[in-house]
Amino acid sequence: MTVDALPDWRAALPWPAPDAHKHARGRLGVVSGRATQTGAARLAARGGLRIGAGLVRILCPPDAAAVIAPTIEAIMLTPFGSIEALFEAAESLDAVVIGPAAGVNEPTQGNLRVLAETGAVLVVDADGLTAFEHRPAELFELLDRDDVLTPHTGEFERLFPGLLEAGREAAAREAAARAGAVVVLKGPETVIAAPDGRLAVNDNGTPWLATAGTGDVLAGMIGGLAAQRMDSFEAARAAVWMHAEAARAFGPGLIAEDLPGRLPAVLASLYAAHG
Ligand SMILES: NC(=O)C1=CN([C@@H]2O[C@H](COP(=O)(O)OP(=O)(O)OC[C@H]3O[C@@H](n4cnc5c(N)ncnc54)[C@H](O)[C@@H]3O)[C@@H](O)[C@H]2O)[C@@H](O)CC1
Ligand SMILES: Nc1ncnc2c1ncn2[C@@H]1O[C@H](COP(=O)(O)OP(=O)(O)O)[C@@H](O)[C@H]1O
Repeated sequence: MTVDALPDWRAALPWPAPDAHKHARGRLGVVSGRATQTGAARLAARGGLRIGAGLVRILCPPDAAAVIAPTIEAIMLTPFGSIEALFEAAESLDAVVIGPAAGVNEPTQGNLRVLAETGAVLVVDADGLTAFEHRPAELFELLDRDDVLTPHTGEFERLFPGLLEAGREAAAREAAARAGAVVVLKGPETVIAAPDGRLAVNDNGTPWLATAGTGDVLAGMIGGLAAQRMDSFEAARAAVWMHAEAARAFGPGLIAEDLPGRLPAVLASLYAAHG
């Protein structure tokens, strides 16, 4: 990879200042599902930590805590038994990922509503999107312009029925306008659209990413950059590119668990070019 070949969001990447401390580098939360559905949140949390968030905390239903606790080290854990407790745990966070294996149900809707009342940037993925399949307007009214939706094609169709007939770029642009948030339409050529009309198509995708859980890692990476106060559209572009670059470097046999460990090499090449 040469400096000339590096994409133009690189100037906006967050690097730690000399006087950085973990809180200053950004605090990311990831909402976990119930005890039998915790892996997706752990993948997202690890992606967020590797991409540079100074502190990552999994927020989980009480029954999941005993499952998650033995599987994490640097990642922190806060169980919540009510939406009030979730608000309290999330109000000091800079960004929160909600959706990976969260459950397609009313608690996920309620959790999203309360997270929208915090100042955190929201990254809404997977079940956080599907939970609003029949009521997308209710999701959109919760969102700020720096929040990010990360649907795959199936999830996009649930929130924006028929829109893909316009083509993926036009569909993503219209979706971002309707949602009033950044939309990351995932696929072989992921399209990233902002509500102000900015649009980018990622060009380094690889089919090695077509394996369960890679989208969860991506949501965590976007959240990790947003927690470091990178503009959400640029954070999404950067994360999508780095995610694919990490997958390309690994190649055959890739599983989602491998992605976070490949990020340091991708970050190092970008850091070297940063000078
Ligand atoms: N390690 C884990 O714990 C993992 C948990 N996951 C979670 O598992 C739950 C169910 O995931 P599923 O993948 O079954 O749910 P999906 O909503 O992704 O899939 C349900 C249906 O949607 C359609 N679909 C899926 N991906 C599509 C695509 N790219 N393009 C077009 N249509 C598509 C297919 O018809 C599929 O049968 C979610 O909560 C998800 O977050 C997954 O993220 C995988 C990893
Ligand atoms: N054929 C492909 N080429 C390039 N990237 C792909 C391909 N298939 C899937 N991906 C990428 O893999 C990720 C899959 O995410 P997602 O569908 O949400 O999976 P999961 O829910 O299992 O995490 C997305 O980033 C998507 O862009």
